Amino acid sequence: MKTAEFFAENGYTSPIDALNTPAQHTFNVKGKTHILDIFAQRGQTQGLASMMATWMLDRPHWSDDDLGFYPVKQRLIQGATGEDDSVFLVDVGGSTGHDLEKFLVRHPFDSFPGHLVLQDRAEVIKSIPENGLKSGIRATAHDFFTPQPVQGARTYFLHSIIHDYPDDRARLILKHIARAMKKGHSKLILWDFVLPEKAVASTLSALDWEMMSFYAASERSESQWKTLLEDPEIGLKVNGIWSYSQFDQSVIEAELA
Ligand SMILES: C[S@@+](CC[C@H](N)C(=O)[O-])C[C@H]1O[C@@H](n2cnc3c(N)ncnc32)[C@H](O)[C@@H]1O
Repeated sequence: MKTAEFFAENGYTSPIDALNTPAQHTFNVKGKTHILDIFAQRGQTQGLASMMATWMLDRPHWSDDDLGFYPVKQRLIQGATGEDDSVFLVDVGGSTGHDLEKFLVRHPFDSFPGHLVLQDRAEVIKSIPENGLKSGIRATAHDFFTPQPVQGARTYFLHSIIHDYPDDRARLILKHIARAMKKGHSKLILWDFVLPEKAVASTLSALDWEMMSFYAASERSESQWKTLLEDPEIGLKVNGIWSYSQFDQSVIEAELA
């Protein structure tokens, strides 16, 4: 990456446009191509999916009630109502489904009502082999910058999504989900890093740097998350944040205010 050159040419200020970052500078596509489209054009979409799945191997999973992480049974399963055709959880930008597969190991289908939905870009969904997902997981192509087609699900889950975007783009994704949520029933679950206000571990600072270089985005602290989610235009309130350790991502639960 030609990061030093990018900063020298841009007055050493943080990028704020996802089409003008060190990534576009490096690939000479300033103002034209988002980093994910660069990956897609280079045939690296599957590489990103397998990198995300490999990165999470053997890490604590957000749905590990038994580790004392986020209490799924108490906060999502209890009180969930619905017919067989209702949706218990939508994994928005869920790649090829590795988080849903892990969720089902911990919470099998007979432990909650309804089914699971996997959404991602069309090329990612197409890359899933036939019968590659457990039955009961419905995989659909969906662009999260457009209105959310699944209305009134119990849970909208986003793992490592919002940290890829600066606030304006993040607000758009969150607004579309908030419009689909049912008050008093739907919950938004974000699984992302929540940085301490001070003394951030160097591994997390490195991730913050990566988000800036690829996406003009950043990792967020608790107060930054709350400001984003509780923006009146989005209309959410944060119910709580559950953390396992500083080196793992935290679970942020929100619902319509
Ligand atoms: C950093 S990965 C996270 C994947 C998965 N949630 C995980 O944690 O392993 C970002 C995901 O968002 C998907 N994505 C990017 N832009 C999207 C869009 N506009 N609509 C839907 N999915 C998108 C990517 O294809 C990718 O699977």
